[in-house]
This record gives sequence, structure tokens and C-alpha cells, in this order.
Amino acid sequence: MDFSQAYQEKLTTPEEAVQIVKSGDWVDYSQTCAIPVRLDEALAARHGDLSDVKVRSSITMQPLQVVEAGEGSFIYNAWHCSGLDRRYIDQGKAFFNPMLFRNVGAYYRKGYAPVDVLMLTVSPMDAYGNFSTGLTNCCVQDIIDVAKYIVIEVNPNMPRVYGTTGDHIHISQVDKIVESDAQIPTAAAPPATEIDRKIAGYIFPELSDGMTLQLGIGGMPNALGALIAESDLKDIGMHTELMSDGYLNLYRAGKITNMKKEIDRGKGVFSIANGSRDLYDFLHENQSIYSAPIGYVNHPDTIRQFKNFVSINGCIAMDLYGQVCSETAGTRQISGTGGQLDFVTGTFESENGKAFLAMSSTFTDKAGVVHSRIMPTFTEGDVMTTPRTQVPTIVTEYGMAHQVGLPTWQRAENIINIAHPDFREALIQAAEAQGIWRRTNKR
Ligand SMILES: CC(=O)SCCNC(=O)CCNC(=O)[C@H](O)C(C)(C)COP(=O)(O)OP(=O)(O)OC[C@H]1O[C@@H](n2cnc3c(N)ncnc32)[C@H](O)[C@@H]1OP(=O)(O)O
Ligand SMILES: CCCC(=O)O
Repeated sequence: MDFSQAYQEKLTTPEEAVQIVKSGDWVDYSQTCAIPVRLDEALAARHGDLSDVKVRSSITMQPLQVVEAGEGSFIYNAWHCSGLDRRYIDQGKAFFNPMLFRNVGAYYRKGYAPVDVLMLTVSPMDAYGNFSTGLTNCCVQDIIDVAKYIVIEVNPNMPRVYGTTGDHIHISQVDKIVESDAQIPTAAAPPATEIDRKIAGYIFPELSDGMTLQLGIGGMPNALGALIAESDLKDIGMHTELMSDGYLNLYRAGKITNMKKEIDRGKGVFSIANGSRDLYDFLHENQSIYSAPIGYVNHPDTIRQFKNFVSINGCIAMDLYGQVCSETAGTRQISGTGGQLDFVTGTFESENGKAFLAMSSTFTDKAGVVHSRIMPTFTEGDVMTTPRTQVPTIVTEYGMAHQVGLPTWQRAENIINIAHPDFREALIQAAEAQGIWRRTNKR
């Protein structure tokens, strides 16, 4: 069957395509690299004609024109924050939309997240009328299933990525098509600091041949990736929400074979990819890797099937009870729950699973004041990302603090032992006052 006629019939300009949007609509932009650049510009140009249009997306990597257009017509809502989303929220131009990543598809399916118009970037059509969703599988199939109208922005710079459900959309499901040659946004991997390297050094001995690895974002996972790349470790499996350049380096070093995985053997699995152009080119038509829905990748039912699952993510602060905040600083939204709780939950179910949450022991604010990230109790507004009932091992540049199954006094002792030495005495006094310190604890 020849789909080129259908393609031509649906092909239009961005300006005409966005006429489908009405005041009051919910418009979904998918997420991250799938955000449609030309359609966003054209929709923003309707600023003033439209009112109360709610735009939903996540992890924006370049300015969103519906936000830049200013107040009046559009309200932008982010499921998760990049640095840019964080700035938009700081400036009162956007709102955060709390979510648990493995459930986000169900929010759409169950009607909690309505969609009038879905607009997203896809790769060019194949001979069968399919457009690859490329770098963002995430929950796109759920959005496709509920959207009243679908407009795609076809861009040859979007790699064609193979996968399971959510890896493509068929032309028969699409209402309008526009074309674009915009660059797909890239993200530079943050450089590893000395502290990142120390933390990676504590985690490294916990790793073993044949493990399946989920690496989070930030400098520390990169430092760990570099250690693994130079080590004798072998036959690592990739099963991750986010595929970034850290994994590309491990592939290139021959460390990832996926051959020891208990499920998806021979395949590296991800749900969202962002990083360098080199990474995007590596993913193009690469049969050893597949994209899968976040509801599959992040689900404990999936992760429990790996015998040796290792999960490493970043956090912002913790208290002496073992509660972890990874998404706010007081009431300031920094990031999101993302997949952190999913991977902590799933890794506990893995037979020999090991989950680590890592942070530097201190944070230096813009005025140069050094604060302990380990606090007696949380400051007002801090949002708990990982509750103490699920918190795994915490790592700082001073070592590891195990938490699972321990009573409050042992948790407090382990946590204080990895705090910066300048803050330990004050933390001990606070622990005593809070009734979670035993006189026999080390001082
Ligand atoms: C890949 C996967 O599979 S992902 C699954 C896991 N997902 C998660 O773990 C989500 C939650 N975690 C995260 O988002 C990240 O790991 C983070 C935010 C905790 C750390 O990421 P990093 O990139 O190392 O954060 P970074 O140090 O750049 O800090 C980010 C911002 O928070 C601010 N910040 C960080 N710590 C603090 C603090 N204690 N107090 C105040 N502000 C703080 C920084 O100043 C910075 O703000 P800015 O952009 O205005 O300068
Ligand atoms: C795409 C990465 C989001 C997360 O933090 O889980």
C-alpha cells in the first residue's frame, strides 16, 4: 500500500495545523526531545487569540515559545523539570505537575490527564506508513490513545528507534502533518567533580559482572560510568528510564552486551533518551536497543525479574529519619520524583538488587554559605521523594549509610557518619534532642 497520497493530503503548514486548538483545550507536547519546535512557534503566534490553553510537557531542552509568549493565553505544566523548566517555575511562568513516572501513562488512560490535541516530533514515514517516536517513548502510546486530535512534526533529525508499544504512530492515526528540519536539542553531560569521583569509588566495589544497570542523571553517574568503562567488569545490561551519553560510553567500551539479562536478553532498554547528537546517531536503527513505555521500564514487576539489578540516582537532601528529598529545596521546585521511587521500589524486589541514592554532603548557596544536606528534620516545604520505609543506601563523599530495616538510632548513626565532619556534632545534639540517639552510639 502506498501511503504517500495520505501523507500529502494531511500535510499542511504549522500555522494552519495549530488552528485545530481552541480556547480551554489541553495540548500535550509529549516530552523532552519530542517537543515540536515549529508547532510550538505557530501556537505561540496565536497568543492573544486564544485563552486558557493548558500545555503539558516535561524536561524542556530549549525555550518553549508558548511560555516565552508571556501571560494571557497559555498555561504551561511540567511533569518533570529540566533547568529551563525550573527557571520558568521560578519566574512564575509555569507550574509543576506531580507524578510517579511508572503511573503517568495511566493518568492519561484513566482520564486524569485529558488531551484535546497531541503535537509531537517524529521521524520520517517508513514504507508502511509508520513514524518512529524516536527518543521519547515514555507514555506516548497512552497519549495517542486518548488525544482527540494528533498533529505530527516530521523531522529527519529525529532518529528512527525500534521498540515495543509506543515506538511509532501510524499515518492513519494522524490528523495533520507538518515538516521541520529543526535540530533535535542536545544536552551536555555534566562533568564529574572530585566529590562525584569519591562517591563513585564507594559504589564501584558493589558492582559485579552481568548486572543490569540503571544510571540516573548528573555528574556522579558519569564518574561511575567512567570507572566501569576502565574496569574489568563485563556483560552489563542496560535497563533504564533515561539513556544518556554515559551508556553510549559503556557501549563503546564494550561493557554492555545485555547477554546476561534475565528478560529482554540481547537488548538494551530505555524509555527516554537525551544527550549528544552522537548518542542520537547511535540509536538510529540500532537493533540492539529498544525503547519501551515507562509503565513497563519503571514498573517493579519488570525490575524484579532481574536478579542483579543496580540503580543509582541523585538526591538533594535527607533528614536523620532517613527520608529523602530529591525534587525541591524548601518550596522551590528543583526537579521531580521522576523514576526515583520506581527504581528504588523495583530494585528492592530484585533478588540481589542494590539501590543507591547519592549526594554531596554539603551544598554551597549563591552567597557562598555552606549548608549540610543532612538535616535533623526537613525545612518547611521540602517534598519527600523517597520515604524512610523505602529508602535504600545513601552515599556521600564520606561513605555509605545503609538504612533498610534499621531502627531510628542506627539510621541516625549511619547518616551522621556520612555527614560533613563540620556538621556532625550539631547533628548528634539534634538526634539526642529528637530521641533517636543512644548513649552507646559512637561520638
Ligand atoms: C535516569 C533515570 O533513570 S532517572 C530516575 C531517577 N530520577 C530521579 O532521581 C529524579 C530526582 N533526582 C534529580 O532530579 C537529580 O538527581 C538531582 C536534581 C537531585 C541532582 O541533579 P544534579 O544535576 O546533580 O543537580 P544540581 O547540583 O545541578 O542542582 C540542580 C539545582 O538544584 C539546586 N540545589 C541542589 N541542591 C540544593 C540544596 N540543597 N538547596 C538548595 N538548592 C539546591 C542547585 O542550585 C541547582 O539550581 P540552579 O539550576 O538554580 O543552579
Ligand atoms: C528523564 C529522567 C527523569 C527522571 O528523573 O526520572
